[in-house]
Amino acid sequence: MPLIRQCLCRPLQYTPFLSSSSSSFSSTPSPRRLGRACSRSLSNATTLSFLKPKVPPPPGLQKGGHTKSQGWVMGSKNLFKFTSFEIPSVPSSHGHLFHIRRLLFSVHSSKPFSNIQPFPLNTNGFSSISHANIPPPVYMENPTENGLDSVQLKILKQKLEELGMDSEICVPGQYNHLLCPMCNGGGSEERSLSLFVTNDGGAALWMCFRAKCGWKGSTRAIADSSRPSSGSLSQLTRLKSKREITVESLQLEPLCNELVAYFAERLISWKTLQRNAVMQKKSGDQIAIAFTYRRNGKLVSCKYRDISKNFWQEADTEKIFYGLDDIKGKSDIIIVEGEMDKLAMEEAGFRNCVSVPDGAPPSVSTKELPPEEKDTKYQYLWNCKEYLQEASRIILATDGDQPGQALAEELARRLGRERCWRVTWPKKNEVDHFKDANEVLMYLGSDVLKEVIENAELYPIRGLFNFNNYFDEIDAYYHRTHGYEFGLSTGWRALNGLYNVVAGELTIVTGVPNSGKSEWIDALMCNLNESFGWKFALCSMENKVREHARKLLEKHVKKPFFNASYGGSVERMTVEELEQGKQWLSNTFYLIRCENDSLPSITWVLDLAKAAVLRHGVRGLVIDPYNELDHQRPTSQTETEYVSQMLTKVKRFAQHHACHVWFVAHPRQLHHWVGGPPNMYDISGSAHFINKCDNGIVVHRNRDPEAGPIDQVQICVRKVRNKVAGTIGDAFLCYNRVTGEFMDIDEPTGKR
Ligand SMILES: Nc1ncnc2c1ncn2[C@@H]1O[C@H](COP(=O)(O)OP(=O)(O)OP(=O)(O)O)[C@@H](O)[C@H]1O
Repeated sequence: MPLIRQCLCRPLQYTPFLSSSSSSFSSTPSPRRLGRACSRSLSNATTLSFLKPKVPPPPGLQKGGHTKSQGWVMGSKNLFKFTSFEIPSVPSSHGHLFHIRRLLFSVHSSKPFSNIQPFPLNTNGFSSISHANIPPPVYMENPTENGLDSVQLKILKQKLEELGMDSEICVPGQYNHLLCPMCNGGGSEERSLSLFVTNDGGAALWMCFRAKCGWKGSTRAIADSSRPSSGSLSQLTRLKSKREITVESLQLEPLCNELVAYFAERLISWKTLQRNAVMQKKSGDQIAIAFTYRRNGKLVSCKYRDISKNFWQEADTEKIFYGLDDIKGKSDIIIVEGEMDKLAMEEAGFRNCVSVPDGAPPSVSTKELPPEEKDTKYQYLWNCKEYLQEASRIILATDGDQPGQALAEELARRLGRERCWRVTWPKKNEVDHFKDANEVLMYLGSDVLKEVIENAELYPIRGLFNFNNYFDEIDAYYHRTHGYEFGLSTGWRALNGLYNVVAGELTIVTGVPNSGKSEWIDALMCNLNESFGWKFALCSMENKVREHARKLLEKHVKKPFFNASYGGSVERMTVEELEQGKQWLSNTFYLIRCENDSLPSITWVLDLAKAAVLRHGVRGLVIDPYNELDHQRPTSQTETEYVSQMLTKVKRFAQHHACHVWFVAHPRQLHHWVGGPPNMYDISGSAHFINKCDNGIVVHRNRDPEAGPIDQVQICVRKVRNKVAGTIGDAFLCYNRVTGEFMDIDEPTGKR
């Protein structure tokens, strides 16, 4: 049995064909379960009765249109009376005729590369095989026989072999159809690679017409050959002129009854078929659906579809949208991915719909948009641009799969995202969605399809959002689903109302030298680790590793590291405690250190912090202090501009990785300092420190016994951007010099 050219209808012999379940009309699942689309099982289709369309028989089909034994007469010329298009009464052959034999030739032809009968590509997507059926190209001369040409051809063939093509079956001067070395022809192993070799064997170009592959390229036998070749690549493109076609010249016919029934199965009514001038093309007992592409009613191109969903198109015709006349002057238009979807839209009441002629690309191109004349894949858009110019709302109702979404993106790039909308196809089950308009029509009906279009949403524009994009997040925030919406407690009651730690925020900590900034941040990290298991990346340039370890361990073990005067009578931590503490250190902190003498740049620090977030799940980053970073800046940049830019980077990092950043910055030299806490605006470098941070804290301690207890530490919360997390105010903590711990003042004396 010929593969793809199994007839859609065989006028007098369809019973054997239709009774074969594998070749039934039902290439898509029957929707009969839902009781809307068809009332009969296709597997019952051994008699013609099932083929009766659910729509009433066309007016032209009278009772007498039945054969005596088998029901409707097939392919009657009088089936349809199109009002707007001329239908020939007797198909005739003309000069440009698209030879039906070629159209329906089997892929298993024993002479697939003949100039006379090139077989059509058996595409399984929407790819055009525009040149597959064309007569020998007009620009060809007889292949030259001279030596140079044969040498060229030899070299060329070698190059093609290297690319994985079977060059043995390449004949110069014509299109050859091979197995594509990239996709191997997909599941059906079709010969989807169309390879053209110039007459002189000097060059070749190829393209795989499987939509999912689309591999294309060209090569020359001699790379820099300046010798003009007959049938060269440039000629090839130039000489592709558009053909004039008519219904007669293509020998199109009104749809036969079986095809009307086939459409009825898909809930496409005869009325819709008639209005869209859907026809058929017959060759012997083989028939394909012919979708006529028209502009102002005039036939411009024609696309064919066979039972196995193979598509092919008239060669050398202009690429335009299917249904183009339906969007003329319309401000709202719908673009779909296939002719069936265009027809389905009409059933849902939308005539202002067109289908792309070529289906979808496998993925979105990463390249810049090519200029109009080079945008070959989307030529139809440019050919129809005057129809699209007026549209203020373009609904992209392409398929829900990856190529469909890639097509939507490619269209939106060209049409302007701001006037594009997109649809969400309804769910089929827990996991899958319906794929396209025709599926929705078949399974859920026209009302649901209408709803889908009415509920189209604005096509997303990168960087432009609506709050509704964030409703889930807002709901979670409202319900405090995560539990840290108010920020995490620092562990000190005195600070609970003032400062809580929110993931993704930036806290600038300042204070005069020796005020205890680093000590307080260390104590805060210990608390956050103890209460919430947070881990941290530390970029503490001033600290020696061993000293920093000592300070952290003292806070963790709550014992001095040494037996030294600062510990008073308190015993140092034991070796076991040290061992346990070391384990804790390695599980909790990740050190960012510049191992040579150079100063680290902020970008370097943030890159490593990112690695620590991704690799170890750290939730906090400490950069202590700012002035130990490398701050080289271009001469044209002021310090203020530099600080602003640097803090932007830090904030982006914090937000993007939901990591809290504590950034220690020193105040500038205070000339008439009288011992009070400095101001955030006193930070050396720029007012941007206070302007850009989420939280601003000044750590201060009293050094005058006359003025109050000298172990008291003042935590001045000078800025809190997020009122949910705190407010401006001062908290007083008590510093334990022995262990480096900070405690609430009213903590029981024993603990202090
Ligand atoms: N309230 C306090 N009472 C007594 N000593 C304190 C107090 N706070 C911190 N110290 C001590 O002061 C010294 C410096 O502390 P720390 O390094 O935290 O200060 P800093 O503000 O970060 O200093 P710098 O700005 O110089 O880096 C440490 O030896 C620490 O033990």
